Amino acid sequence: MNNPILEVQGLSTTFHRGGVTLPALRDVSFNVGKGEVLGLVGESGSGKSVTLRSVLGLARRYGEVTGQVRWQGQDLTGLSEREMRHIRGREIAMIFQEPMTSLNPLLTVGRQLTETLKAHTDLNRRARKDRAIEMLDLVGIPAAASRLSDYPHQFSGGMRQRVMIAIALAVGPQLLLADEPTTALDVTIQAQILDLILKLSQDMDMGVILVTHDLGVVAQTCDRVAVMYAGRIVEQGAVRQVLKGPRHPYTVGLMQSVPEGVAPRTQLYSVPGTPPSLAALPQGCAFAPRCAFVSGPCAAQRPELESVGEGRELACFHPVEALDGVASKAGAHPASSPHMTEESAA
Ligand SMILES: Nc1ncnc2c1ncn2[C@@H]1O[C@H](COP(=O)(O)OP(=O)(O)OP(=O)(O)O)[C@@H](O)[C@H]1O
Repeated sequence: MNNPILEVQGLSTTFHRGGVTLPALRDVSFNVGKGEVLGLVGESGSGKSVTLRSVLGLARRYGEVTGQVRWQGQDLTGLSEREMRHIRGREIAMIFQEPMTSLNPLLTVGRQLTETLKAHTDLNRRARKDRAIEMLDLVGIPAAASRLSDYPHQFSGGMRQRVMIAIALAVGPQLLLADEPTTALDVTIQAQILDLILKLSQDMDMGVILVTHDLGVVAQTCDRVAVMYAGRIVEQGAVRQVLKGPRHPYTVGLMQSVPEGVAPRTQLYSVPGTPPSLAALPQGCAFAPRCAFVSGPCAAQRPELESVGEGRELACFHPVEALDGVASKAGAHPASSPHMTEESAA
């Protein structure tokens, strides 16, 4: 990647709750380039949201954050809250699964847009109003000018999501952190919102980190993907390569859990077991207790994330070789058989 705008190096975030230490992020490193869309995938609790919140300097309010977050060459971890506020919103924006997390139910959307513009730009009142209409128009709100005086509850779920995107992008951030922005929406609206994010990313040359559970979304939307497990990145690389030939047994498992294309009466693979508790992580590879390839070193030693060429990185002592991606679903992988569950089509 040429000149990454965001460089995250050795990011670790630990929470302390009731005398228990919870290492939610452990040594996470990745980059995002200008105009690039990075997908962050992994099971629930793997640390995707904490990664975004740590990058934005929000996690340090209630956790201990170490490592480097370099934004356009500047290390953000040393900045004061005031300095971070300047970057948040103006240079790096974040959107959430539930728009009401960031929309104020008591203010009209026009007011929320113009207030954001007032806080982060030098535009005068007239120009702020024009820009507000332009943004609502850009995200596909019909009759944008007439909707400025509406409150969030007067919009449908999908339209509220668009309003939130309009506000997040109004000041032209260079990076958008999107935390499952479409999970709560129905499939058609989901596709429209993702298309919109992708188009805006291209038009504005804006980097995006997209958190999602959905590998289909990654395939359609992202340039690169980072797969997270128990607070670490276990595999990352170009989407085409990772999804065509996943090499970490966990990535293979995630891909084989995708039901799409599985014919009736075939066996549907699911990743066996459950993720470990953060309070009691195994000493070696956190995936070892669920992994069909596990051997001596896996339990004793943590595999580090290392380059395996072509911009790919992997943290595994037993990388899967030459799996032909989704086509190999159910059965092609020798290690998958013991963990298959019978999906009987009656
Ligand atoms: N403020 C907090 N205090 C204690 N633990 C926390 C806190 N925030 C997150 N965690 C824990 O950190 C881990 C990672 O959480 P995170 O929300 O990043 O997961 P996720 O991958 O985004 O999951 P999901 O897909 O369900 O949103 C979880 O075990 C979560 O319980």
